[in-house]
Amino acid sequence: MMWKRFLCPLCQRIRIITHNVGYLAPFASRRHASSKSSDGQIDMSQFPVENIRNFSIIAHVDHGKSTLADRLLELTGTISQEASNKQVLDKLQVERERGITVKAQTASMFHQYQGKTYLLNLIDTPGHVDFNYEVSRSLAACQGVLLLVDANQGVQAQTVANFYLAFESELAIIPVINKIDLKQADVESTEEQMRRLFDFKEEDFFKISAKLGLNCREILDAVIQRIPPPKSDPNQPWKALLFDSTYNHYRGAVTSVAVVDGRVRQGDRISSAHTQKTYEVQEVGIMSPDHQATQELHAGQVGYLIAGMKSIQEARIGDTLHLSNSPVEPLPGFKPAKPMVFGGIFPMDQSEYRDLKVAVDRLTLNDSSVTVAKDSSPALGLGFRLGFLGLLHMEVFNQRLEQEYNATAIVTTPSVPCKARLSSDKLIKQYKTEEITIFSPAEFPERRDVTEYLEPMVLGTIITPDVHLNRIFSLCEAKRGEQVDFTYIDTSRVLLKYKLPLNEIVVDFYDQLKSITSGYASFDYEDHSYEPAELVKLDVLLNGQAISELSTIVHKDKAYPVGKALASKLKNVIPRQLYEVIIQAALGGRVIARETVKAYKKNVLAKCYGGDISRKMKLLKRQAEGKKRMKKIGNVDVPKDAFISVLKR
Ligand SMILES: Nc1nc2c(ncn2[C@@H]2O[C@H](COP(=O)(O)OP(=O)(O)OP(=O)(O)O)[C@@H](O)[C@H]2O)c(=O)[nH]1
Repeated sequence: MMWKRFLCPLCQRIRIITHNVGYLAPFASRRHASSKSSDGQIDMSQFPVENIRNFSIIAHVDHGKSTLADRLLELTGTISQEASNKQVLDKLQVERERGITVKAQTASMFHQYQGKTYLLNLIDTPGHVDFNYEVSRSLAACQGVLLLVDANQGVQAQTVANFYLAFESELAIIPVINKIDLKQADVESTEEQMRRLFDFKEEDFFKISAKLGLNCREILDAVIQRIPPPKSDPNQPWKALLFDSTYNHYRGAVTSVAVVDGRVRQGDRISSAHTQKTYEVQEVGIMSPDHQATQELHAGQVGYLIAGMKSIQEARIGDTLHLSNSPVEPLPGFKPAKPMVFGGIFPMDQSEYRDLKVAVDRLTLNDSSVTVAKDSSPALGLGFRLGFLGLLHMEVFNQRLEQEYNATAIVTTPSVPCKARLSSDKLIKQYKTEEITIFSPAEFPERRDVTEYLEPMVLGTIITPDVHLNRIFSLCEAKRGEQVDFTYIDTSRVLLKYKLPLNEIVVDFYDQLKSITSGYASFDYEDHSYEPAELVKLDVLLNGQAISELSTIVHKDKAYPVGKALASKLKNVIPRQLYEVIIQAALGGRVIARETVKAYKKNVLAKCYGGDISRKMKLLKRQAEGKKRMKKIGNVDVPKDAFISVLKR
């Protein structure tokens, strides 16, 4: 094990850390000797409200949030400077594999400024639009943000969206231009764009390289100078906002809390304003960046709290916690997330339904933007209908279910919720309303029973160098878009706004936009209500049997190309089987596309003559494992990933 020494900013003593486990446990008691209570924990009472700053780093995807978070944690001695600590706040396996942040993470650090020690709570947020709910929730625990922009790419669509999130929450915003070390960095025009769009002044800017650590120390001072302390009152009864939760197998919900007023400590009896249930606090502490128990959490501080909450219903994000004997006015909480894409999720085998339910419950505790309702399907049995903020969100959720909860599930073809105005008296009576929302193609009413269908629209923002404009115009037209704004944000970059049907952009619009602009355009969207549209249901049949889980709702003008593409994709994902598989796409009973998967008898032991039984067992085992990832629908084995993959390019 390798050790490293450095000067601790809190106690001004030499501290020792290891490369891979952070602080070395046997030496832990030496840390902050001056600031610790008798049991060796950090004494949180030494940080009055005026010495606390709570802030987030917000930016477009890949502009360097997690890298800057690393530098700030290193500069304050919270983590070591070794390679093992790269992007320490991206803790999930899915984040490391995909190289993106999907979950906001909190880290507390200590910084010396003008002779005083400040407690800085940093929240690193995701950049991708599908995880925007994480950003808006994190901002509720902050008084300021660092708005980071990559000097090579300039202002991008999520920069604009995130700026307005912070601006509307009345937070202090510090503009930071990052990656100034890059040869292609255009610091001047990035600054011009930010000044023009967001009205910053020349003296507001920090120009840094988060990768090299250039000018990063100044940011710590600026956080103290420019971001106000929380508006908290230590003399009021304890009240805290529950802004995040994770599930721990042994301890139940580990909640992230922003303490608004008062103080909480281990053993206190607390209550949830939402459920009225009471609990005894088992542990409180800060994330630095891992859990570090403390004796108390005080007004203005951000930390974690464990109180034996067992389920998602108990640890509701946005809830207000208070001392049981001092009821308080609940905090406003959060606007519920608005799911944009729905997908069914089913166990591979019905005997795994309960396990899947537990896994979905625990993961939704950590990802409260997912909505859950029970669902059932003729082919797949009992399952759930989940609402996601986008397709990437749906894929990440599915991957996390597998990686973190060991739950293998089938996710059906994603769909966006359309509406239908009913004309049939029978249906109006059945639904007890004249306008219904259709969450899955199975619920799609016949044309003769409706006066009109409506589809969800979004207002999309595209920022692009102007050389790509013509190709973007063609793409948006092909996606039935309508341009509503066109503004130059500097001499060569344009901000476009388009009204677009959500159904057209949800699957591959972003990939196409990236590909036609060589990655230079960025895209963000917000909800823009519903508009009438001529929609049809495209059925998919396997060997003559309609498979509702594969059917999809499309605009009538798109039915033929989508049907053809669906059939040919399915041909590529359905493996050859003992008999021929006929794939058909049909519109109102009329077949519009057809493909065939030829029969193929795979005897894995065919070439395995004679003797070696262990080799035979191995081959059979491998074949059985392949089958496990298949679902028999009708008489056809369909790979579990077929439902999402047929929609992708
Ligand atoms: N040259 C250079 N590269 C940087 C700098 N800062 C970050 N990067 C690189 O940019 C890439 C993205 O950095 P991240 O820190 O993961 O970006 P992010 O904003 O956290 O990404 P998301 O969370 O996925 O939105 C990584 O390859 C970093 O090494 C910098 O100052 N200079």
